[in-house]
Amino acid sequence: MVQADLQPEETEVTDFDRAMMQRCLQLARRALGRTAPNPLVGSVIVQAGEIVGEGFHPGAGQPHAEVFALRAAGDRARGATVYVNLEPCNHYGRTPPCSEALIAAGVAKVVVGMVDPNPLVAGRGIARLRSAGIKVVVGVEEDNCRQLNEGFVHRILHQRPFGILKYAMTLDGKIATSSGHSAWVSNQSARNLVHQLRAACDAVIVGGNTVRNDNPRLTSRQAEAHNPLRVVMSRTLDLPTEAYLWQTAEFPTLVLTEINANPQFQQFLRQKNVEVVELPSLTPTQAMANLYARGFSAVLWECGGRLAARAIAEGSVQKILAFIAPKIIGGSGAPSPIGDLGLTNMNQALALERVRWQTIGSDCLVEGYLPQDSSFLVQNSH
Ligand SMILES: Nc1nc(O)c(N)c(N[C@@H]2O[C@H](COP(=O)(O)O)[C@@H](O)[C@H]2O)n1
Ligand SMILES: [Zn+2]
Repeated sequence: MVQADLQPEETEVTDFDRAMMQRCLQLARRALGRTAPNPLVGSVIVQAGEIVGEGFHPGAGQPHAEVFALRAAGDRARGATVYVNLEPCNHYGRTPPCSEALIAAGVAKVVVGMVDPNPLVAGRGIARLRSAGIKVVVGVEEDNCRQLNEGFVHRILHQRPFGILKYAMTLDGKIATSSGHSAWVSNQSARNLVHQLRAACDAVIVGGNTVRNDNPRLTSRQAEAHNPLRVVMSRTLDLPTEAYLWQTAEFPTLVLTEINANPQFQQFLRQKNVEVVELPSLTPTQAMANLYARGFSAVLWECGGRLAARAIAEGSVQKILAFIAPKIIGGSGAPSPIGDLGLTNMNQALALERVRWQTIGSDCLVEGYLPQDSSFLVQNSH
């Protein structure tokens, strides 16, 4: 790929362009949680200032967003401008290249949100369109485009799913009382947001303690919304037989454990249609490798502090969402959201990047990304 091909052409990006790219993102979100390992993509076709076709990618194996938009536009695509939040592909994957479909349709201009990091594409789609005389503008609403597909981008670049750690804590940093009672730290609006977050993820992971203490459902609670694969990591399989997770077989559940752990309980789970996988060693890294092999891009960690600390230490968490409720529990026995990371010096504290916060009712939601280089933590975690 010649770098010059990715340089923006001299052109002014208008408010209309940005609005059309926002529309692409809105269309793309219709398939939230359903496209992995593929990205979320929407496309809009505009002729003489009027939208003549729209489309989104519904899931892997199905046509890409651009193809649906071209189908909707028909002949009106000739001479039109196509908006798409991800560079059009230029390869034969499960579907043929969109670059050729756009060229064949005779479009005049393509406005792209971001370059596709997939090494099979990586600028080749843009170069192919330009070589056919189509004007290409790259990078409109780029930050929003990147955020929508941060799971896909991480999966492609790191061969691991993108890990999001979510927790709700009190103002004094507790996730439950000393007796383990946690219902509820955060308010209803915050919990609704968590349900939406689950709908956007491919899997949600908890540990055995969360199953024992909270008896969670881990579903997205909205009609028509996607539900993530519910994953329990438990070394001992010392889990309650009456847990909701095994009583709601319509939502798939995977239990990850170690070889030969509690064969009786394994049999019970399999009778309940719960998938059980025995791993040689049950670590966040191994869990994420298993989920990567299933084609997953975005994984939500909703676990307790000990597992959260291990997941962070092993690089299985990239983003943190902390709901902070204006409540106080007090005491040293109440658990906190992240266990021991082995840090002894304040200089070692993990400083989140790209931090944002908002209020959700009376709670505060702080979001940020962990620094990429956390390799010293891996040594500390053993
Ligand atoms: N621009 C664009 N629009 C879409 O709707 C897409 N799904 C993609 N995906 C890119 O192509 C790869 C998948 O190809 P197949 O679905 O297997 O043919 C995916 O990895 C992205 O790079 N791009
Ligand atoms: Zn394509």
